[in-house]
Amino acid sequence: MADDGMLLNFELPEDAFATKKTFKGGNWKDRLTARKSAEYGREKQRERATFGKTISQYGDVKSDEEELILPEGRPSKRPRIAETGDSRPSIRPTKQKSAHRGDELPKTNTGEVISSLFTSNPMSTSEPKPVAVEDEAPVEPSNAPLNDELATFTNLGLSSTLASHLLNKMGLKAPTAIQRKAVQQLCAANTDAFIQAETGSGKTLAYLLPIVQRITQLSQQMKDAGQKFTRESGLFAIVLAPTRELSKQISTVLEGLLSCCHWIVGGIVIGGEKKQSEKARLRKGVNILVATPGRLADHFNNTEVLDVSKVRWLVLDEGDRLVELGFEQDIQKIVSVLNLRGRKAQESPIPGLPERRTTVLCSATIKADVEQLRSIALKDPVSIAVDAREAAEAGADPSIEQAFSAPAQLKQGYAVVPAKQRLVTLVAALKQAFKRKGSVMKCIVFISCADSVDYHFEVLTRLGSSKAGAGQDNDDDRSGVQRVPVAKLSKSDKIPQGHTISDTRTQGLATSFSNSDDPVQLFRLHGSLQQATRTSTLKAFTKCTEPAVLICTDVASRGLDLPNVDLVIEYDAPFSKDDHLHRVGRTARAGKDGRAMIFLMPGSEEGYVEVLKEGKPRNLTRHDADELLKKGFAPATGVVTDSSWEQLATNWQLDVERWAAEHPRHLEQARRAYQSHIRAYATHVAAERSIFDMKQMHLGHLAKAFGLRDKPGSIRVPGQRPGKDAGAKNKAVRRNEAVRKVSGAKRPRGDGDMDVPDATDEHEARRKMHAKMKAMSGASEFNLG
Ligand SMILES: Nc1ncnc2c1ncn2[C@@H]1O[C@H](COP(=O)(O)OP(=O)(O)OP(=O)(O)O)[C@@H](O)[C@H]1O
Repeated sequence: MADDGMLLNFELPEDAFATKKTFKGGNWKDRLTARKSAEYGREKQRERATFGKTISQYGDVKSDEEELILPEGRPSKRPRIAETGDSRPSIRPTKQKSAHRGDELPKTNTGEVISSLFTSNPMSTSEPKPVAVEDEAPVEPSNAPLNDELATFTNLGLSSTLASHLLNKMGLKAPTAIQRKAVQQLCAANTDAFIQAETGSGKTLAYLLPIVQRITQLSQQMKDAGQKFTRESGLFAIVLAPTRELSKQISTVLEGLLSCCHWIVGGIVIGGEKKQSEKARLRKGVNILVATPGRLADHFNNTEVLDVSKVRWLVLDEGDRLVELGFEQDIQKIVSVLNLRGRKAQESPIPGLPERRTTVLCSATIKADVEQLRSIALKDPVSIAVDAREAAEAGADPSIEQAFSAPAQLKQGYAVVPAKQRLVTLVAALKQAFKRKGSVMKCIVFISCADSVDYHFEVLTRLGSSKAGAGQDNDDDRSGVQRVPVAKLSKSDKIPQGHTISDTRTQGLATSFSNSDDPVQLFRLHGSLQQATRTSTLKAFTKCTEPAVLICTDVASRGLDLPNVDLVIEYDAPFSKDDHLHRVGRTARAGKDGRAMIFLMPGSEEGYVEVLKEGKPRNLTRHDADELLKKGFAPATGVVTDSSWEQLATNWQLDVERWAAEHPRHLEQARRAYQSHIRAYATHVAAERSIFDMKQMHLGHLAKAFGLRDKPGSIRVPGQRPGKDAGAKNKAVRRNEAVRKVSGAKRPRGDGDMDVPDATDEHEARRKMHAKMKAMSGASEFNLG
């Protein structure tokens, strides 16, 4: 029988489980426990019936007697009750099933659960209307170049060569606000500084321009003194950044600048290539070096030719990220080596070489927690801050935690999407975004972990299930783009622990929301990919002339300047609000427009709206899943009825579920993604754990968003250990076992089998995840030097 033709949503009559059962057999303890359990079960059922909850997760009810054995009544994971004006709880009516709607979905003959997308979804707890009226008046961009006539690079004190190079070769007419402040300050004084400004406000040039200007002056002074400035004259500046990608980007901007003063040589050491070739480059001599901290500290130990005695500028880009990733030790080491060896330079001074070193800390989000870094690396720093709305109010004191905001022109929104509908709503949002040609050119979708990125890449580039009349794998190239084929695995193949399905295919046609006539390219990126793959993927995404979507982890959230990104979707919420600002800051850069939308589940996650508001967004629009699904799945022609878009959305979801179920490789990948997602979910910062609360998570519904029909209890969630509450759970299991013993009934399905991490497990999972992330940050996720 087809797996999607049976009814599943039963409305229970209030007295459905009222029949009293006499227990026989076993000893008195078993009988007593069985009776208590049955009473407990009846009570729970009464509660459910009262609240109108369907029992879709429990499968089909056979008889009162059999159904005396109910799953242990775990409280519903999220509130299903909304407060009404008359102070009585109002219940969202369960959608009625109807023959035409495809949402009355049964169990398969293997006992898997196929629940409907449109029933049993928790209700939103917040106002179903925009929290802020969208400001129709055009908003002045807050990170754009200045448009006042006097704001020119020449007026800032840059040489005419450099200023005309910026204008004519780099197409930059005027400085941004942070560039004006930083260039004026750092060209005139040798004091340490904090540079704080919104994402996309041009901070890279804000610190590079004064360094290049000062070194150009130095070269002139040497020339005047009859000395020749060469690459061997000395290393004068070091820029440290937390990731290889960011280091490369900074190095590219530097190369662009230095092409107008070719006698100054830049270099980069970031690991990922043989240390010998890096050493050879250092031996030849560089004047400005971009590096990751780990790799530079390594060269300090092992590369004798590296003379740092003349270093007079040290920049710590994304300073707060360097702290988060635990780089204090490397930085401390670098700073003390610079201090020690810097004294040597005074013996052989270069004309014009400043006596003291200037250290600059730079980020869009610098807070009190960089105090540590400040004490290691900075002395009496001045603050160079531009945050149009907040910095002034806060007095721009970096020791005060400031509420930094996203660019003013960025249109922000949030989508309230029930767990079950997450995947299909993501597809609807992407379909909608790329529907009108040219409205969105590039989009970035942030996902919490690498396994989930890999899985979603496969889902969104798949050719459909065999029932949909297509092949199982999307290894053939319908899109005409160059792709490395995935190694064919047999049905019995298992993915080795810790390996992703394919480390090579990172680009494909997004078959889920485009076609070869109107293609959208899909890319994936995360820290577990080989460095060469990461680099080429970013390059391909950047250069892609067709509309494109990058699905990635936070590896792409900091500092990366990817052109033409119009839309950022935070499919999984960020791990902290700073991460949110950096993620959404990949769009609306340098005065351009941009949109961002975050997915939140109804219930406690809606509390995140208050966190979003702290960033004082000019626009914060609410979207609901139904609205997005309707827009995304509305048939191209004909009248749009409930049934048409719901049917299409349901069909899409069912196809993913079949596709996942049909092939062991896909199933394995889906389960792995689901597990990793849960582990990542447990690692939100302490302040936000009541919002992203594992205990409120409906694991069964979440599994559906991964195309899984498994009962959550049968998907092992890593990081779980029997703890105190698990003991209580075991007691419940024992109680049910006792019931079964006397009644001979089968093991129930449903919520009772759901494996929700208890407090102890959650703590353990979080601890492990943090440890893992820290370890990863030094190696795979960020591939630091
Ligand atoms: N004066 C300018 N005029 C026009 N565009 C500029 C100017 N300065 C920088 N840009 C452009 O702005 C974009 C953002 O610059 P940059 O990456 O330095 O921003 P950022 O402030 O470091 O952002 P983030 O905080 O995300 O790292 C780049 O594409 C850059 O070329």
